[in-house]
Amino acid sequence: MSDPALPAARPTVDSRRLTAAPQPAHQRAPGGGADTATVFDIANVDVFYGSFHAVKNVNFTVAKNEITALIGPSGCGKSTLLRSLNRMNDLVPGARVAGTVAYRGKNIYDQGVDAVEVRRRIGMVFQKANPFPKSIFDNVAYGPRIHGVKRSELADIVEDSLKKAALWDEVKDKLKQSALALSGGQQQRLCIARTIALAPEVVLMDEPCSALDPIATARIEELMVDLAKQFTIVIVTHNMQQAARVSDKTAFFSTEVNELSDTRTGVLVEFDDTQRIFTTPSDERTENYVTGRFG
Ligand SMILES: Nc1ncnc2c1ncn2[C@@H]1O[C@H](COP(=O)(O)OP(=O)(O)OP(=O)(O)O)[C@@H](O)[C@H]1O
Repeated sequence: MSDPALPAARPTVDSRRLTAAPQPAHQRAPGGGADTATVFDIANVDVFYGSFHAVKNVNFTVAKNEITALIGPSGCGKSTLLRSLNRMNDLVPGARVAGTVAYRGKNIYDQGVDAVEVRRRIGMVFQKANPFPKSIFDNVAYGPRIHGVKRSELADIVEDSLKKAALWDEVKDKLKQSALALSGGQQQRLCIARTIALAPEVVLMDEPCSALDPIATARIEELMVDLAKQFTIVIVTHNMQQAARVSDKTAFFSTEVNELSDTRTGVLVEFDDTQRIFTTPSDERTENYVTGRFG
């Protein structure tokens, strides 16, 4: 199912297995050997919920095969901005996005762009693992099935996606068992497999580790670094160490008080290489946040 209003989907790339110790993103060779083409160009983006101005005038770009982290104090609009990157905010009553979210040069909010196709190209993994009450196989096959993929191709897609999500070895003998019997960390990797089964180019992750223990978190972090060889990742995280460990670029958001309405609007304070944000940020607000003096 392709949308003529969107540029052609990327070709599928072969799966690569997880390596035991991932190289932190900022230590990988520049661009990781991949081209650094711009995937998103986010320009003058504002997001409103009814009359509430949640996020103001956001501008930054997301490069292919990089991990971009969105950090900042609670309520600064990280999740709101993330949801605006694949039109997930369309599903929130009263939400409105202004400005341009150009994906591969095309504004995803232009008339005629199919939001369902946008969400297939730009998948999303949520804070809390949300497997369907179905078998492991059917969870991963769900998306391809509803997109009309032939029955004969499903088993290969399920295996490939579970391998990419570093879950195959743990579940290959129990694909017919309920996904709800998996551990929290396994369920989150299953949700990642379910997302990548649709061969997206981008995976958005909204605090994917916040409900997991440190071991399961480390596993997902390894996985993210591995997945970035094939996918472009944007992650919201409360965990600054996580942003520092896995991401190439970091966007730091904060809030400004609107005197008249006594509400707070999220603003992008600084966007730069992750290493720079955590060592020599250019804005005092960023420095205060990353050194723990605020937030
Ligand atoms: N569905 C909604 N309707 C109305 N206001 C909303 C909605 N979702 C979020 N908001 C408001 O928008 C602002 C930004 O919220 P958002 O959840 O994007 O921030 P965040 O930085 O991701 O926060 P957290 O780190 O606590 O998850 C907050 O003031 C929040 O109350």
